[in-house]
Amino acid sequence: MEVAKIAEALATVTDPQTGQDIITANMVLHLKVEPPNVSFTLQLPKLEADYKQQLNFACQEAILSVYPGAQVHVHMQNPAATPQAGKGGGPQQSNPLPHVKNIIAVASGKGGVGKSTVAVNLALGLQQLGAAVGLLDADVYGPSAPTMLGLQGQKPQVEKVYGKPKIKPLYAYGLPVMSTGFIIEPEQAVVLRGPRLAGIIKQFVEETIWPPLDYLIVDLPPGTGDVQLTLVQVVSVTGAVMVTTPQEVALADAVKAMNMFFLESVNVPVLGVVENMAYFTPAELPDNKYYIFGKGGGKTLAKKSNSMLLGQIPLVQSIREGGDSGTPAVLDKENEAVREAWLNVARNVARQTALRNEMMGPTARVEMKN
Ligand SMILES: Nc1ncnc2c1ncn2[C@@H]1O[C@H](COP(=O)(O)OP(=O)(O)OP(=O)(O)O)[C@@H](O)[C@H]1O
Repeated sequence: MEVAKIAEALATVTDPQTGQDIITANMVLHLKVEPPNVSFTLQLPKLEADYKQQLNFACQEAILSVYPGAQVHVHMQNPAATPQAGKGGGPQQSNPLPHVKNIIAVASGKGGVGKSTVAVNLALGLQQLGAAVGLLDADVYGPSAPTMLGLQGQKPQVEKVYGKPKIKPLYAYGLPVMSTGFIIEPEQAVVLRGPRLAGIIKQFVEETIWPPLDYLIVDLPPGTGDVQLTLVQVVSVTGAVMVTTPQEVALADAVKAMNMFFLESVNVPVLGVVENMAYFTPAELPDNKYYIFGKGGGKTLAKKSNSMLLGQIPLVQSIREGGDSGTPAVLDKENEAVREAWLNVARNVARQTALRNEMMGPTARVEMKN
């Protein structure tokens, strides 16, 4: 019996959660071959009976196809259910996205401040810095990612993995994207009641075949509501990025939205604030800054949340045009100043996330109440 042959056989087994084979996903540990016995530990993101059974069966079948006389012993283990998972993870909480290192929620107090623009440019900015990034547009009432990324009218495919339907994300500029806009019309979303909406968001998070990611950026609807509450129940949100415009009115709403993350039961750290439309710069006078909406909103919000101002983004025509045409401004090499403003935000988010992870354990998911 050869270890390499057994590993090769196990590489044909796909994890239904990620769509990746279990060898590439580093799920197989302590592989031991003492003929006729083959034993190993399989690290699983969850310990649900049918999921365990499917994988156990697939592993047995794969090994028996090369060594029909083998006695296969699979020990299943969930790393998130061990104490090493960190103080926040808690011993009982399983992690539905173990291959996603950081989940960053992008939030705002009210609509129209540029939250989706920030989510899209932040995702692509982090990708430009070399990270593996995905985007989940959970703004059910006004999904913008399809238009901003040139994916409008496209539908993600559903693929059966071990008999269970899974959604394949669409790709734009190498970025895996899922948007509620691919599946439901905003008019339909408005009439959805809490539990149904929660079910949809849960499905989007758990049943999408996300590849291994450093960051999953989640574009939330404005304000506080069922989508926000569902997200913090379904996954461990690493941190929130608040988006505001400089004026006072936007600020009051932003504080309300931010306070939801600070609730003792939710407890998601705020990584910082992006001040969008901070100043106006005419295309013909790129060095001039006009503070038409006032000044300082971003800084004030950052102070209130004990976090930092992650960046100030100017109000410029090219950002809107980029959003409308499906070519986000962070990719526009013709407009270096704007591109650099977005990359600066991405750098600061990466830095604040790393700092947060150094100082704190994973955020505990909010327990669902029946
Ligand atoms: N800095 C900017 N300069 C110019 N236009 C911008 C800027 N930021 C956003 N916009 C434009 O403003 C409009 C609203 O932006 P966006 O959809 O990102 O806001 P939002 O906060 O996500 O709104 P909602 O939650 O209601 O969808 C879009 O047309 C977008 O292109």
